[in-house]
Amino acid sequence: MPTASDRPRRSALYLPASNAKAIAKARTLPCDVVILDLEDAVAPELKAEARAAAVAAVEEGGFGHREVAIRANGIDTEWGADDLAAIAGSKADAVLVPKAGSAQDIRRYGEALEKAPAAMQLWAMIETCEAVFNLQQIAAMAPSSRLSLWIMGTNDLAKEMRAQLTPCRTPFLPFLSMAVAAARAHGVAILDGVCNEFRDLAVFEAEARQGLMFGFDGKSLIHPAQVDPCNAVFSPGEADLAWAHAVIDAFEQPENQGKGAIRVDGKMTELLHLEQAKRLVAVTARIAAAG
Ligand SMILES: CC(C)(COP(=O)(O)OP(=O)(O)OC[C@H]1O[C@@H](n2cnc3c(N)ncnc32)[C@H](O)[C@@H]1OP(=O)(O)O)[C@@H](O)C(=O)NCCC(=O)NCCSC(=O)C[C@H](O)C(=O)O
Ligand SMILES: [Mg+2]
Repeated sequence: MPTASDRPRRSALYLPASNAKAIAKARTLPCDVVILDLEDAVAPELKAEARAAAVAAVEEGGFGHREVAIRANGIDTEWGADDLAAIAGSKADAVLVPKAGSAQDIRRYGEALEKAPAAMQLWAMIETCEAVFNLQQIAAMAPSSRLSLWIMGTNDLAKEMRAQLTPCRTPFLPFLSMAVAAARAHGVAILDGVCNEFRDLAVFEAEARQGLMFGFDGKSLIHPAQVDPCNAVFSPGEADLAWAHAVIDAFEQPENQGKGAIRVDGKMTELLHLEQAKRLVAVTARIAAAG
């Protein structure tokens, strides 16, 4: 069984926890993560009902290999404290908190989850201008808290910045890149934001490929149609695996023992590439094991 930190998270599907049909459907979809949303996808008058439905859904189970997170309303909203108390007492794998802006926010969420099971992870949305300037301090909370994963919230970032969320995502590229670097520096997993164009899978796939290029572990999704293309983009392909095996085989050859740099398929290949190759093979095995 993979540990929390090395589980495949290619595809993380949000759904409003107030939507019973969507919850039932999520149990049948090949996504790696299900996020039962209590925040922006749920109207104020349905918040209490959605909270109860999310807790009941994780109690009932049926999500198989999928990790299940519940996204709470912000701690300072009128629903935040009740959401966090309910999630802390639930069987969710993780609580996802919106609009985390600082290390202090992570501390406050950690205190609110004090009574939660030790295995419950804290996942945070990176989706405010404040967070962009505090990436390093937020990620640095990981070793001393439950924090283990970030999800980019490009809709909220666009709103705060008054930027346009177009398919090329030009205004956000510096932050996406910095967020990946900050997450990697502190061992935090990181997922890309959602693509709102759920009917246009060509736009979706291009955005997912951009996220892969930036180094994200996977992407957050809003519609079942996005799951298969997302898994395909974030799974190592045949050419990647062929390269990985060629590198591993080459370093195992007697003439390459003790060497730090060799030639594989006409390219300089170093021990760091061997590490990348081994990781790729391991990721593929974990995806296969997750079923
Ligand atoms: C986006 C939607 C509102 C579209 O809904 P609709 O037009 O009704 O979709 P379909 O008719 O195509 O649905 C077909 C069937 O699939 C089920 N379905 C739809 N969406 C989901 C889902 N997310 N998970 C599971 N199942 C889903 C429908 O029930 C239909 O089933 P059936 O009738 O049996 O065939 C809708 O897709 C939706 O609500 N999506 C999720 C929205 C959401 O959760 N938003 C919040 C998270 S995104 C966010 O906040 C990002 C971040 O914070 C930021 O700032 O960027
Ligand atoms: Mg948001």
